[in-house]
Amino acid sequence: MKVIRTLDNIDEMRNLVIALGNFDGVHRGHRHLIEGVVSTARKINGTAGVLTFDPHPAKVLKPEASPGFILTPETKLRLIAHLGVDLTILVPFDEDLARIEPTKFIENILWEKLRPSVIYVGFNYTFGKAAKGRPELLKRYGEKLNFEVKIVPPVMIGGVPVSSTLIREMLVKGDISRAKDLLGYWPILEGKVVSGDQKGREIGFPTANLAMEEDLLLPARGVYAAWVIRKHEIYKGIVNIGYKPTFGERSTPTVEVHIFDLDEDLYGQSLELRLRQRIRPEKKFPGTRELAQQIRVDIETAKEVLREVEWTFLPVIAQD
Ligand SMILES: Cc1cc2nc3c(=O)[nH]c(=O)nc-3n(C[C@H](O)[C@H](O)[C@H](O)COP(=O)(O)O)c2cc1C
Ligand SMILES: Nc1ncnc2c1ncn2[C@@H]1O[C@H](COP(=O)(O)OP(=O)(O)OP(=O)(O)O)[C@@H](O)[C@H]1O
Repeated sequence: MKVIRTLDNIDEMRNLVIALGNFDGVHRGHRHLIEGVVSTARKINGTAGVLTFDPHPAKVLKPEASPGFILTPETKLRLIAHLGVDLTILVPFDEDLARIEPTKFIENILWEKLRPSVIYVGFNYTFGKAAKGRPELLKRYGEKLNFEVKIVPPVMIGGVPVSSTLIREMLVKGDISRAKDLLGYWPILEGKVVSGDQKGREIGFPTANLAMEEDLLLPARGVYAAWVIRKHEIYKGIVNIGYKPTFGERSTPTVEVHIFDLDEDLYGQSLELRLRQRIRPEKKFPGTRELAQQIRVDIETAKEVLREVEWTFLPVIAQD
């Protein structure tokens, strides 16, 4: 998949079919929309495209209320590429762009720069100043300018439309199973291994501490059973997300994983965690011995949870 960060000098594209949106999570609703784009593009021998903004508009418009994202930008692109998209355009988003009137967005950006044949948007897509632009406006312009607009009805799961917002709520609650139903894959946490306080070995359970991108959403504090992907290999492990209150509560949360049956120096390596189930909340224990005892029980629980072979998620793998 080609990724470009500008709308200028885009090569003449034949029959561009393009989806518009943020696509944080590349969840089931997003995938349905993008699959429509890819299959239409194939039918008309055209280019399957995705147009999204970078940074995410929420980060520019309300940085203080920015929600924490489900995926890193790189993983979002990997998942989009996996669907067979030919081209993703990351439009640099700034306050000027946020002020553009919806009609100008259509005329000056979509039409002038891209000349699409077909535009796909979801039922709830909004665009332009104050998010006033709605799919119906696009449709009216399409009739005038001669491009087709497909408005995709919501993909519903459990009686509600799938959305990035709802998935974030589930992750914050630690409801991994529901988040997985909405995403269509077990939630991903990824980062490079950095050094911790070196207490893990002392307790008897060495852990790899992951440096996470700042903007990412952390699921509820607690202990999770997880698959761990490292250099195309899959392991099982147990993850703690939290502040380690037993050792004097830290000011920032950490994500650490004890990988079963692996004893290696992992510093500097990239790990991808696939959270499978939250086992318990993080707690303050009276001391190291009590914590170690609990971790032994947690490991048994995690092994039981991960016993099944099924681990449905998109076949994406950590890149080093
Ligand atoms: C499965 C697991 C469960 C954990 N649960 C807790 C907990 O409930 N409370 C706590 O204070 N720390 C908990 N920890 C974190 C340990 O305190 C931490 O691994 C230890 O301090 C080592 O940290 P370090 O790698 O920075 O040296 C847990 C760690 C693991 C691997
Ligand atoms: N459940 C869904 N079914 C079909 N299309 C969807 C669904 N959810 C979002 N879309 C569409 O996918 C595109 C990208 O969605 P976008 O990321 O902007 O919204 P979202 O997933 O609803 O996130 P948020 O909760 O942050 O609004 C948009 O065109 C949107 O309308």
